[in-house]
Parts: sequence; structure tokens; C-alpha cells
Amino acid sequence: MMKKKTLYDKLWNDHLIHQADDGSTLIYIDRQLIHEVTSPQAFEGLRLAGRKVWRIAANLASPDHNVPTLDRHIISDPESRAQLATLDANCAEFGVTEFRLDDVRQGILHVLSPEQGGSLPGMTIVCGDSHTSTHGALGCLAFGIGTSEVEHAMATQTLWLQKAKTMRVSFDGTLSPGVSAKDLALHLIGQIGTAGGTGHVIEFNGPVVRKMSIEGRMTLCNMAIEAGARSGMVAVDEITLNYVKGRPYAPQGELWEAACYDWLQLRSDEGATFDRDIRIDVSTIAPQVTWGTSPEMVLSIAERVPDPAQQVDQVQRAAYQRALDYMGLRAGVPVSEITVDRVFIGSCTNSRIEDLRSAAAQIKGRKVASSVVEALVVPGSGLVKAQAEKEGLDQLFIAAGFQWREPGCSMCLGMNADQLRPGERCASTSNRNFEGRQGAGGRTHLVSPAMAAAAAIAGHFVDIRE
Ligand SMILES: CC(C)[C@H](C(=O)O)[C@@H](O)C(=O)O
Ligand code: SF4
Repeated sequence: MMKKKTLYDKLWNDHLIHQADDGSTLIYIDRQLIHEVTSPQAFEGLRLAGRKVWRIAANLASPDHNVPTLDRHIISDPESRAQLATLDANCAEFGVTEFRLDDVRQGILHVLSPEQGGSLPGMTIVCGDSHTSTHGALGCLAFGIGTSEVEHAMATQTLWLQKAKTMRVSFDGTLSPGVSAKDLALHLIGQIGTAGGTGHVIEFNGPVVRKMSIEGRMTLCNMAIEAGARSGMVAVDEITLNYVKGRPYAPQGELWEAACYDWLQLRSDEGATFDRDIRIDVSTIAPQVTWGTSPEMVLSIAERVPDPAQQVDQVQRAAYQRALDYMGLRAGVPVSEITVDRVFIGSCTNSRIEDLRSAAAQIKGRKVASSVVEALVVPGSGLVKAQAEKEGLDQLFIAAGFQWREPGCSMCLGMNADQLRPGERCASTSNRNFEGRQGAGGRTHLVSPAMAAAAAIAGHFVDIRE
């Protein structure tokens, strides 16, 4: 009998060019995404070696990390300015398609590429960016790579890889109102830890995922990286096909029909085994809020900040104390009493149209609390922004006192003008809460878009189920 294959096995085998004796495998890469931060040395390497980009059409570029979200033309930081100009120059010189700052399609690569149909089921997709796993939501093998690999992929359209182990995460049960993919991802990381997925690719499955929109699946796959995994993925189904259909880079006509047939095979065989199998009943999961400086330091909105003294493990106790000190929190404080100074709704985790809709739904004619210094809404791409404006979401946000910005990574990380000041506390829909992530001394609480919007209005975290 043929060995049952996982989705990962299928994607891997479909791209296998050569298997070396030491177990490393040469894998064909279908799509390479390029941004301004991790591509300059790669292009420079090609130039020095006198090489071209091997398959130009496989590459798509957009500036995202450094871009200003207020006035597109004011880039005060010289290094950012140089990186953005270099991306434009490199893409022009090598003939790579770039969605520039003045292009309505510009955005965070992990939002832009699926939106354009640049990310399709069955593809291998790489980018010099850890959250490339996001694209796995479409049934592809997508993962972040280092700058030297970026150059290798550009020059040869291949990469040497070691096969990972597999983990299946199945979500069963019924979601409570107000609980979204972000909460599931944070809950999972709280359960297995930020090293829980190390060496594995995670396939998300189960009835909850089968019903979930592609945007929700993208949030899950995006956060697989914070669980330590190399990638995240979801099998192809009708929801996937409906999402992809008609997008600019998607196949059309007869090619579309043939592609759909092939793509629907992209799921793990019945009875395929995984190195690790995790089942989670979502019925009891409440909205999640991180309290510390790692995504695994997470609580439900109904809980209280933990007491380091109650940690049996000494290393854990010290880590908890350090996190509490950095975060300026006291043990025992209910999560719902934690106040916020700033709110950030955006990032490749949660800046798609459904995220903005769910945030807007929390407003209900109310205003951002006067204690909140600034509440930003940053759409993931120009097209998300345009769609939101068509639906009048921008007006809802603005009337409530939120700022409506231009697309980019923004306050997800301190690489552009949108940053926390030292000591400021932020409700953020992004994916990382490390020390200084949103600006030196800034304090990040990771939440879903609905929870972030509700916190902006109340001035503190609230249980949106109530
Ligand atoms: C700048 C980039 C290399 C980095 C990453 O790889 O993830 C960034 O996107 C991040 O989220 O920290
Ligand atoms: S939005 Fe944040 S996590 Fe995503 S690519 Fe940009 S910086 Fe990285």
C-alpha cells in the first residue's frame, strides 16, 4: 500500500529537484517576495557576481517595513530613505515587478501577494521575512529565509533545504462570539510555548479551520512562526478556490479548471500520520491578551496577571519577574484593569478587510477614550484601504477618533516613524511583543482587532463577549 502523505509531503515532493546523501534537498521555488530590508545585499551579490535574476516573473516586490503611513513623501530617517530608494533602483535594474509607494496595490507583502493572486495553492513561496508562513493559508509551502538565501533563490530559483517534522493542530468545537483566529493562535502558543513548534511545519485543520475564511487562516499561519514552527499551512478546499478565483495573477479559463482539479488534491491523505498531533476544543477559549514579553505569556481576558512567586521552575520565575518589571505590571491585577496609551490595528497578522470590519464593529457610535494618546488603523495594502473606504469604515474610525493611515508595517516594529515612546503601553494586533519591538521601552499587549478597538474605546482591555 502507498504511504499516506501529509500536505507537506505533497508540496515537498512536487518541488523536489535533487536529494543529496546528507539529507539536504534541492527544492524548486515558485515565488519570491522582496522587500526593502532584506534584499539590498542580495541584489548587490548578484551584481558583483555579474548574475541576473533567474526567472524574473517569479519575483514580486513592495516596500513595506520602512514606509511612512502619514505623508508618503516624508521619510526622515536616512537609512529608511536609502533602503526604499535602493529597492526602487534594484527592481528597475533587474526588471522585477515592484508595487511602488504611489501604486494603489502597494502594501505589506503578506497582504499584497495573496490579494494579487501572487500566492497560489501548491506553490513554494519564500521571502527574506519570517512571516512568509502567512501564505500557507492558501495550501502552499511558504517560509522565511535569510539574506544569503534570498540571493540564492533569485539567482537559481532553488534552495537547499532540510525536511521538517510535521505537526497537526486541529481546532474543534464552537467559537464564542468575539473570539477569532488571533485568539486561537495566541491560545495555541500559550499551550505549546514559543518553542513548541521548533523543527516542525504546522498544518491547521479541524472543523473550525474548515469553516474559517482565508483571512482567518492567514492569521493562524502567520502566528505559526511565533509558535517556533518553520511554516504553517492549511489544506485547499472550496473556500480557497473562491478566494483565489479572478485575482490578477491567478490562472483563467481552461487553466483555471485544470488548476482547481490539481489544487483540491492538496490536503493530507486520510490516515496520514504526523510527528505531533494536537487537538484543541475552542468552545472554552475566551479573547486573549498577552501580558509579558513573549507571545506565550498570554492570558484570557477573564484572568489576572500571574505571580512569579507561584512559578515552581526557577528560570520561569525569573523570566516572569523580568517580564512584569518591563511591562510595568503587578501580579494579581485583572487583565481587564490594564489601561492602554496607544492602540495599533494593523500588521501582516491583522490588517485585512475582515480585521478592519471586526474592529469597526466594536465602535457602535462611541469614541476613543480621552486617556488614549493615539489609536492607529493601518490597512495592510492600498486595496484593503480602498475597500474599507468603499464600505465607509474609514469614516467610522475617524469619527470615533482613530487615525486612518497609509498601508505599511507601521507600528508592528520600530523601523518607521510609528513607534511607542518609552514606558507607553499598547494594545496591538501584531504578532510580537518582545522588549522594544514597537519602539525602545514600549510595552506591547497582543490582541485581536476587535479586542484592540474595544480597548481603544474603553481605555483598558474589556471582555468583548459581555
Ligand atoms: C525585517 C524582517 C526581516 C523581519 C522578519 O523577518 O520578520 C520583520 O518583518 C519582523 O516582523 O520582525
Ligand atoms: S507587519 Fe510586522 S510582522 Fe509583518 S512583515 Fe511587517 S514587520 Fe514583519
